[in-house]
Amino acid sequence: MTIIGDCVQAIGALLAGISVTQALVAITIVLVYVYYQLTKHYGVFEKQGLFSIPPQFLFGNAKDLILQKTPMITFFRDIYEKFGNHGYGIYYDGISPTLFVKDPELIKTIAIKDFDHFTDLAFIPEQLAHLPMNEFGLANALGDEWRALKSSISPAFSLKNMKNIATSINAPALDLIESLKKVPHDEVLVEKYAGYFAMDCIGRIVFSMDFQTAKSEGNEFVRHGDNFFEVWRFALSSMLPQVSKIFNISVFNPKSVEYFLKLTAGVLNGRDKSRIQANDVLGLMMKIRDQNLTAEEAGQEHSEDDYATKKAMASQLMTNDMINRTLMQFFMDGYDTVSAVTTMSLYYLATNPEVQDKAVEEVDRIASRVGANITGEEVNELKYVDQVFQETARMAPFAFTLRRCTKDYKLQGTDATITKGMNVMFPIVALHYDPKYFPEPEHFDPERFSPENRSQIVPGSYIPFGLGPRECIGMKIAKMEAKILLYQILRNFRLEPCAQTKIPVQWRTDHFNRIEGGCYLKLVPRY
Ligand code: HEM
Repeated sequence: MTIIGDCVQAIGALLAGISVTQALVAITIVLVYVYYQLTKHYGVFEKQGLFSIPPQFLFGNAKDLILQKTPMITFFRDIYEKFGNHGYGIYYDGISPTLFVKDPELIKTIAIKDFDHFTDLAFIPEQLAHLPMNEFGLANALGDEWRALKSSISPAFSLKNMKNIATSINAPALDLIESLKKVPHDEVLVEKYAGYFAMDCIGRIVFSMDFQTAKSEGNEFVRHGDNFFEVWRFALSSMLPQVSKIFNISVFNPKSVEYFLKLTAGVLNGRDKSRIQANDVLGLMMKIRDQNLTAEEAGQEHSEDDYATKKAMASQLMTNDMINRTLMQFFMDGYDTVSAVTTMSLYYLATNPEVQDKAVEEVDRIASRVGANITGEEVNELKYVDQVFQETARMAPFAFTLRRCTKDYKLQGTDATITKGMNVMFPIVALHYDPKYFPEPEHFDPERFSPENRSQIVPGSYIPFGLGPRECIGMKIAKMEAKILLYQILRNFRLEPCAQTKIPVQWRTDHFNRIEGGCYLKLVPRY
């Protein structure tokens, strides 16, 4: 029974045929009960010796985030600061105590060594996870269901299976260049174009389709993609999941969800009818469903015979509904993220001309051999561009990742036990800006990721894609997309700040890692 459900029942029962005084007493009892429920977790872990920032009623420590007064990136950096030298402690996400982990060693322990206690991602609260409106593929799957699903679908995300992925990504990058050549170059809203590119990549990689987003300067796909995430939905569902449940408020914008589910179902249906076989993500998932994926494609070392049982199990999981919901993951997790990180890499290149010079040198060297036709092999040669990507992912990552404790966990060296159901937060962005791990953190410096310096990065302190078995499944795809886009843009344009470029960055308060007022740059044609 939820707190609000309890209250409604109690009020109904108490008010039936009683005097005013009795009603007032009843209402007081209910209010006290509500207050108790809303505050009962405050102070519990402090008694077990954990540090916390004193919470405010209802908001906990998250008031400025919930009221969208502070950008998410700044907000979590501030909280991290307030923890001082404490390697971990309690952050109150509304009324819920969340273990906030600063210590990279503990992050590794939780994400890898003791993963068994923290198997679930917690972006969607447990009580909302199985509502149809919130139920999607891998990221939202829980416990054993997640384990089975992960091993079944991983082959569909492997670059080895998507043999021509670089070509699939290069086509939208070239479309984008053609669009950019046509627009006035003095003030280009680059995030709009990065979004077109990210959407067209999904079309090619997942469905082998040309969504024509860049060619047509936007379409329904990007409109819905841009509307997926609304900070208030996230904040409400994590702060008061009961309210989200009662009022049927989904974590993601339901119109966008419905739109993309319809789209994926339609394409799957069409493929089934026409019996088309393709080497894209959808094609690989259909192979898993139909038990046609070979042991080698599934990354199995076993013989075909030994692999048969596993293949049958994977096929059982890979229903048409699961295929649709997993493909949704591309729109949900692979659109905004890629669009944001590529936008920000263009921003940092424009505002750091010496870095841009070095990246251009590398790009020109490769371009003198292959021109526009870059393949996977050349992408591997883009070492410095890769460093630019990594440094961008340091400075403009998703602010945090959230795990759920799935088995009580005794926190070593303390009297505290993290109880089943409690959330654990890794403040990704704050770690990335901690001068202890990244000296002069505001300085954009791809040299941090050079072969000589890379080994100095403290494991667990740089986690733009998360860590351990729950690490981002789309990481390699995202990197490939970003590097190919940078290659084509740098071949064709010199990036420069323009009058509307915000220096230094000012983050939006209603989004995760986007610039207030939009990211505008000047694109000077190179030829
Ligand atoms: C620059 C782009 C991206 C960034 C920064 C990013 C970041 C992340 C992060 C931080 C997590 C949580 C990992 C953890 O807690 O350990 C995650 C999980 C995930 N990401 Fe990404 N992501 C990106 C692109 C993509 C793409 C292109 C896809 C394609 C489908 C994708 C699909 C997923 C999925 C399915 C999960 C959940 C994995 C699981 O539950 O096992 N992401 N991502």
